[in-house]
Amino acid sequence: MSVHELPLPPNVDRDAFRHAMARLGAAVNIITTDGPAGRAGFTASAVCSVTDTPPTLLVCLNRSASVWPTFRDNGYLCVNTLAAGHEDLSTLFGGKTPMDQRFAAANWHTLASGSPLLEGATVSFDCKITQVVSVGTHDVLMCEALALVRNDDSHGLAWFDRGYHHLLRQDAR
Ligand SMILES: NC(=O)C1=CN([C@@H]2O[C@H](COP(=O)(O)OP(=O)(O)OC[C@H]3O[C@@H](n4cnc5c(N)ncnc54)[C@H](O)[C@@H]3O)[C@@H](O)[C@H]2O)C=CC1
Ligand SMILES: Cc1cc2nc3c(=O)[nH]c(=O)nc-3n(C[C@H](O)[C@H](O)[C@H](O)COP(=O)(O)O)c2cc1C
Repeated sequence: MSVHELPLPPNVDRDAFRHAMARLGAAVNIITTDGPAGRAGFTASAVCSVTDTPPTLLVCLNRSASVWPTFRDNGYLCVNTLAAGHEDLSTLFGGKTPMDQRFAAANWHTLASGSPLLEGATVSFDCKITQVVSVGTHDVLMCEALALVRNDDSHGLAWFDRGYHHLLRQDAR
């Protein structure tokens, strides 16, 4: 089928959209926060770079998630990009597990914002939320990076076709 023959919206329903989105491989991240509103963390694949000036990422957070008010009220967060081997941790932060149990499963450090930084993440971005845009069910959080921690030894982890996949670094092949 050529691109010109593709059916036009509104033929795309929620399930068809999700089924299609499952084809977009993405990094898996644990987004954390700690502050006056408390400590919270959740798994997110909807994360990407927005601009390098000022250094900004976006994170999409469902407003129905239990963690949403905590992130909104603290105003700071850390994007911890997961490494190969973090599959169980990702699932734990993927919903329904009490917050203490989620955090007990790994080692954490703290940088400027106070948000928990995951030991062993491939990279962590300690951020301030600078803007929030509501789109449908989600809030798009614009996050300015205040500090970075890179881990140059670990392999990457991707979420693709509803499963985890390891991404080997070039020099390990
Ligand atoms: N952006 C989001 O909010 C995402 C949420 N999830 C959560 O994890 C569950 C399992 O996901 P999958 O195993 O990948 O199967 P799935 O069939 O539920 O989702 C397939 C893909 O659709 C997108 N997606 C899923 N739920 C979405 C939502 N509420 N809003 C926007 N995009 C969404 C994501 O790209 C996801 O990988 C989902 O049902 C959802 O609860 C997963 C990925 C992204
Ligand atoms: C692989 C994966 C990716 C996810 N990506 C997102 C995301 O980008 N945005 C989001 O709001 N929720 C995402 N979720 C779901 C949240 O992690 C989940 O809703 C969150 O842990 C809050 O759950 P709770 O309401 O039970 O506390 C994802 C879950 C998994 C397993």
